[in-house]
Amino acid sequence: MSKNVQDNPIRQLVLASSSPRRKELVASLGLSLPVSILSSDVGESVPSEWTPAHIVEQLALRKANATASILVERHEELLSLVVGADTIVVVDGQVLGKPKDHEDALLMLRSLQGREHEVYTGVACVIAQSGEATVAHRMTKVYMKPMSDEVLKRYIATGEPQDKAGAYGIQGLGSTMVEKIEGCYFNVVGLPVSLLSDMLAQYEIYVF
Ligand SMILES: Cc1cn([C@H]2C[C@H](O)[C@@H](COP(=O)(O)OP(=O)(O)OP(=O)(O)O)O2)c(=O)[nH]c1=O
Repeated sequence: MSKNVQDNPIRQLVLASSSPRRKELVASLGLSLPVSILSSDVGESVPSEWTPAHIVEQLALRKANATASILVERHEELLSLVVGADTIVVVDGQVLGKPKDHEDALLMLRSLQGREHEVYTGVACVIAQSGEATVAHRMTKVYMKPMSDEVLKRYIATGEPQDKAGAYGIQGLGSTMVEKIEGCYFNVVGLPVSLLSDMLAQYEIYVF
């Protein structure tokens, strides 16, 4: 994360995300500048040799850049800072995104139960006007209880896994499957607020 001081103060934060969790977490910071949401569809395919840290940073950047481009097209880029994020689950070096269907969710949860895995979230801040960007990530270790297929299928039937990386939500019923974590809890939920607040401070946006 590099220091990035610009002449014009940021007057608007634009969250490049359709994730309700990210929206709630940004709202919970109670920032004094206006926050709006503008997500855009970006391709999430990446070269197989990329590390998990690089994947989440680059996808976060892709999301933020795509939204910044929309702002520029609309001539709304002035004094706007765009924030994008991306979360993946990694187990034995295998990257898990969101499950395609129930079967995929079961395969993911089977691979996670009874052991630890890593959750990576990348965060990108892009000044819409200039395209200048700052990216960073956090990693959290999550230890899951051993669980039978029967239990995992009941969890999948709740519908909670479908829009979440690794097919679980630590903030929901998935909390009952987690033994312990090491690192930032909000990183697992999809937005490491302590990292984000440090990044925002570089643009002279302070949480308090
Ligand atoms: C592991 C885990 C992931 N997740 C979520 C966070 C992310 O929303 C999602 C990972 O998918 P992402 O592709 O990171 O994000 P998204 O598609 O939901 O939203 P957007 O790209 O528009 O910002 O998984 C949880 O909510 N709880 C968890 O415990």
